[in-house]
Amino acid sequence: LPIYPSSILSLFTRSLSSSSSMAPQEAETTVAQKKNYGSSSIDEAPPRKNRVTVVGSGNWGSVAAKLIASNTIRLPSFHDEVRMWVFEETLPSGEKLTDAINTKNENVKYLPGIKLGRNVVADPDLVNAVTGANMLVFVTPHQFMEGICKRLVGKINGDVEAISLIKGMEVKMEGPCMISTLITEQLGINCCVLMGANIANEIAVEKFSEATVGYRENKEMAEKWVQLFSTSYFIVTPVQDVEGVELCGTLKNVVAIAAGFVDGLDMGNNTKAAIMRIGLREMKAFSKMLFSSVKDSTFFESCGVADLITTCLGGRNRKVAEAFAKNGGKRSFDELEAEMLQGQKLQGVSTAKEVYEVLSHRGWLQFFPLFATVHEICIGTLPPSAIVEHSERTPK
Ligand SMILES: NC(=O)c1ccc[n+]([C@@H]2O[C@H](COP(=O)([O-])OP(=O)(O)OC[C@H]3O[C@@H](n4cnc5c(N)ncnc54)[C@H](O)[C@@H]3O)[C@@H](O)[C@H]2O)c1
Ligand SMILES: O=P(O)(O)OC[C@H](O)CO
Repeated sequence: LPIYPSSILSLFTRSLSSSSSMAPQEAETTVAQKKNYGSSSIDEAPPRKNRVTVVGSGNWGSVAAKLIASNTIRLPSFHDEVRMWVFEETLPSGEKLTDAINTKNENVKYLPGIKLGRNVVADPDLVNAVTGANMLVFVTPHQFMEGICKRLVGKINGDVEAISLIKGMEVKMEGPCMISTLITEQLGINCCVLMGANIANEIAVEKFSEATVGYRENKEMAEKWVQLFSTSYFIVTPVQDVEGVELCGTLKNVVAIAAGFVDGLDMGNNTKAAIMRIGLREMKAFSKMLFSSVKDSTFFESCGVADLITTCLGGRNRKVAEAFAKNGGKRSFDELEAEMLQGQKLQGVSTAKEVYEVLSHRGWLQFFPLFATVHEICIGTLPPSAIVEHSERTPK
């Protein structure tokens, strides 16, 4: 039989799910069957059900809540309800965003037109939203996480498990601090990460994609996260390399800014491919220089090369950087972000600054010309055209 284009992904999905220890969504089983506890004996205490809270409700945060809610409703080990913490704001209509989400079952500002699932409950009170949850999904722009963690100190039990979907890092006096580490250090809880080639608006309409869960030691917990996120159109693979996965997700945003400059200057596909290749090489070198445990194979997972490709083709960092270059660097990223993204936040510009701080502090600037050049263009020290003039000087 001929293989039709539409068959390709389903074949791929089947082969992936059969080789993985965790099957994606079992579509033919009804929710009622899934939620049936009738088979357990009367003297056995029913296992404690997991309660999930999503901390964040932006573009990706809302899609994450939708994915999770589609699974908690069918999996017996989870409470149906998924709480979603909302950084409250008032819409132009005068309505509170939280009320609009709960009334319309839709994040009208950050993910309009997509139903989240009736079991998603928006809550503007951060502490209330996390109370009682034993699985926390952190998904906010990275610059807000330090403040969020501070508000949660002392409010979370040590047996709570967390996962971070946040692409970014903090730079402290002691050096770089990944967001998963920030969560672990501030809240005293374990934290896995989920990263991948995941443009939120595409996953919102259930287009096939993949993601990577990075974990430290607890494979069982990683499998629980995989189960919580996996659907027939969202294939999640666990990898024992939390730093590698998180650094891929973080650093690709800097390369995306470079790709946007190339697009803004109409330099063409070959140049963009060259920038992506140099960027990938710097991502790998930087990750390994920071953490010798980072595995080469991680760069071939969805969180690595696949995310780099999607972000350099269709991400928000790329888009705003393109506009920046088209304007000859005369309009600031802040101004363009506010105008073009309507409240959504870029991660690449601040990450480039954070990476630059690490590079200068450690004396590594000469090894990372692309990363350094992106930051210098963002702050106006160099023109956008410097992206090729300077980045090509990467030492071998
Ligand atoms: N959007 C995507 O396609 C996508 C995909 C994968 C990963 N990510 C990553 O997920 C993370 C979250 O991205 P997103 O797309 O959900 O967010 P977003 O870009 O839509 O950002 C807007 C969110 O930030 C919140 N916010 C604004 N000011 C705040 C404040 N002071 N304190 C706390 N929150 C505030 C807003 O309420 C809103 O929920 C980022 O690290 C991003 O890189 C995004
Ligand atoms: O839109 P961006 O540039 O924030 O990228 C979105 C995702 O990280 C792509 O996986």
